[in-house]
Amino acid sequence: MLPGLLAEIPRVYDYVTEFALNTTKYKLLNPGDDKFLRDMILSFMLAGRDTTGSALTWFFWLLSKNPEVTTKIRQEINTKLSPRTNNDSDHFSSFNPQDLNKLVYLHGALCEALRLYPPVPFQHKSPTKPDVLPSGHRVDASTKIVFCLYSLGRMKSLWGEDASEFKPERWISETGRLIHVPSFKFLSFNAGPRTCLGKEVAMTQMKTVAVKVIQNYEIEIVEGHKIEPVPSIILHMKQGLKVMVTKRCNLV
Ligand code: HEM
Repeated sequence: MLPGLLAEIPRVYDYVTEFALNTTKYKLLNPGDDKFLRDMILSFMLAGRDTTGSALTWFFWLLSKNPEVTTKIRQEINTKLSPRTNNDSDHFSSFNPQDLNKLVYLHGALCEALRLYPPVPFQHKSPTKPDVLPSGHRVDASTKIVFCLYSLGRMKSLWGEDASEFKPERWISETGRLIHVPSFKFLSFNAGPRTCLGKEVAMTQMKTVAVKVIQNYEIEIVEGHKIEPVPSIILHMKQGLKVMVTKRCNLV
């Protein structure tokens, strides 16, 4: 059964191999079992697809409202990313994935989009035993605590008076390095033991898409298109994002 299952889903082969082989970590769950593997694959697909799609949609909308940020990202790509091809018609068709770590400003812009529009806008948790929250509120083991990541990312007491503004610079130090922001402050990927397992994968995927799109296309929002968030499990745009896409001729 296992080889058949793997053949149908080659793109998740590495995760599956990891689970199937790493029996010490998951031995109580029978990791070689097809049902276990199916459930793991499904949760990776559900957790990883809509979240990244939502993040990129808000990111490109924010870029369209802040063209100076797009210009800075283009400059950063041009100076820090070395294309593997010199063929002009195929500019940046391929680049070294390690080089993505050099794109500090792009990283800041993506974090800023995730802060303002967290793809998972709400979460709920329950304590395993009665507890007292930092606010002084007592909670029972049965209490469901719902918290809103959308609001937390916009709190002036946490992010400053300009909390509602899209400022990639917020994430970059004066020396041009990324500022470390604790995950309990920047909660878009959650924090602690149930933190997002795909955080690094998600950032790499989003940077790759951003580089390709920003370098090769101009994106313009269709005039009059209404942008509204849907308060749901995933922070979709109610009417989606309608855009005009133009191929860039002068790739600088
Ligand atoms: C921008 C993209 C993403 C965001 C904002 C995001 C956010 C989150 C959040 C907030 C949670 C915690 C949910 C909770 O505790 O209720 C979570 C969990 C998880 N994420 Fe992501 N995620 C993203 C992309 C991905 C990707 C690409 C993958 C897989 C490749 C992934 C895999 C997972 C898994 C497996 C969990 C469950 C972890 C656990 O409960 O132990 N995520 N994610």
